[in-house]
Amino acid sequence: MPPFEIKKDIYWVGSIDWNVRDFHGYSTKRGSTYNAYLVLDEKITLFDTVKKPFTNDLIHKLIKVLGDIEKIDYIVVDHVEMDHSGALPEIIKRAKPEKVFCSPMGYKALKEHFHQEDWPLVEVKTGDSISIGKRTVQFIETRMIHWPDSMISYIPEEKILIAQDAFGQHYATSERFDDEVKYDELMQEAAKYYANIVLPFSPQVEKLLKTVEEMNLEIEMILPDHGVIWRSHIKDILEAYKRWCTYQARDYALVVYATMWHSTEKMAMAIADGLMSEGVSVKVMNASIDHRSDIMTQVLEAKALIFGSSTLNNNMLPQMADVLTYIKGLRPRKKIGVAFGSFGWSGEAVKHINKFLEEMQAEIVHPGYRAKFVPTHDQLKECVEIGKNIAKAIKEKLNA
Ligand SMILES: Cc1cc2nc3c(=O)[nH]c(=O)nc-3n(C[C@H](O)[C@H](O)[C@H](O)COP(=O)(O)O)c2cc1C
Repeated sequence: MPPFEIKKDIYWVGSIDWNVRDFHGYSTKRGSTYNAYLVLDEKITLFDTVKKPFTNDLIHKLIKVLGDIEKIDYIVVDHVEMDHSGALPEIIKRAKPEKVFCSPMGYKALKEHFHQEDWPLVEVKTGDSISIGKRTVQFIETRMIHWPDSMISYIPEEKILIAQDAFGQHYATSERFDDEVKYDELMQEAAKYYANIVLPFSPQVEKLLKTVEEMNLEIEMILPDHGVIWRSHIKDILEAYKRWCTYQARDYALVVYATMWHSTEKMAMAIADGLMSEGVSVKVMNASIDHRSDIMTQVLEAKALIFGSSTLNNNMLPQMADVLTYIKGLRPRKKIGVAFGSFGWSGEAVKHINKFLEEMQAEIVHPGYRAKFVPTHDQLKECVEIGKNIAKAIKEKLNA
């Protein structure tokens, strides 16, 4: 795709990665984009770059807009992660910029990644701004959203917020704006991105949203580093972020299980039946089939997490341990939790799952249900009852 003029003299010069399917363990079924933005002003300024294999693509786009890459005066590094900085060494070599702006943590991280002592790095902090001619760039550090170095850049004259990874989506499309793609698909990818990347930093997101509100920033466009640009659905994505960062849930339960001979699966289905019979929506996922990042997307707005595994060698099944390790690291909060599983003789899986639920600070509303080998009719009836009781707890505690 050629460079794309977003607004007069402001270009998207990023790359579309149609083929990426695994982004450090996140299943990017719809590919991704690495967005870089070029602003033509007295000081020609490039915001972020692209992943290293796309360096030539960026160079071609810059040449197309500028004729000569050396015309770039400033580079702003909003986020040091390699998908946005991989092309930086080559661009700095060719552009010979006067200054490369980054946060104080970015200053350290750039050195720790590229080990270059002669780059013209300039640290900027929250509240600092620079003039690039007719336009100003204001910086706001966004530490741990989602890296220590992360910051966002605001151009008041254009009412544009360059948001690095915040509000991003792993979503490869030929379209560049939110109103040009399918709304449901877009919000699904934005939710998946939040669940899998941003969720652990929800307290910081809450603070940032408050700061942005207090600063009364007028925002006509949000330019993230992945996916499409927000211009028509800004209110929707801000409201979604507000919901997600405060762990608001829906009356909906997620059952995730792992099984060898289908006993735990039978229990999972019976618990789901109990939930459904009380009018609560349920999603049942199998840890051997569903990707951990898709499971995580369902965790985001679930009020109850119901995890099941049979016991294998005194532990839960490894595919369940994988999923739970991943979920725990993303720090979901304010959930109801229940563990269950079949076993043969010692039955430790439920105890281990409960430990994960405790670490997620879940409210455990049942001590955990075990059935020896193949569950009997009565045991499955008990599972249905457990499902019904979880449904009642969901209704009681939903966003209480
Ligand atoms: C290789 C293997 C190891 C097992 N290890 C244990 C164990 O350590 N403790 C236990 O209680 N059951 C153990 N079991 C028994 C299973 O937990 C039991 O068969 C259970 O009903 C399987 O449920 P599932 O069909 O949901 O996988 C083991 C089974 C297999 C095949």
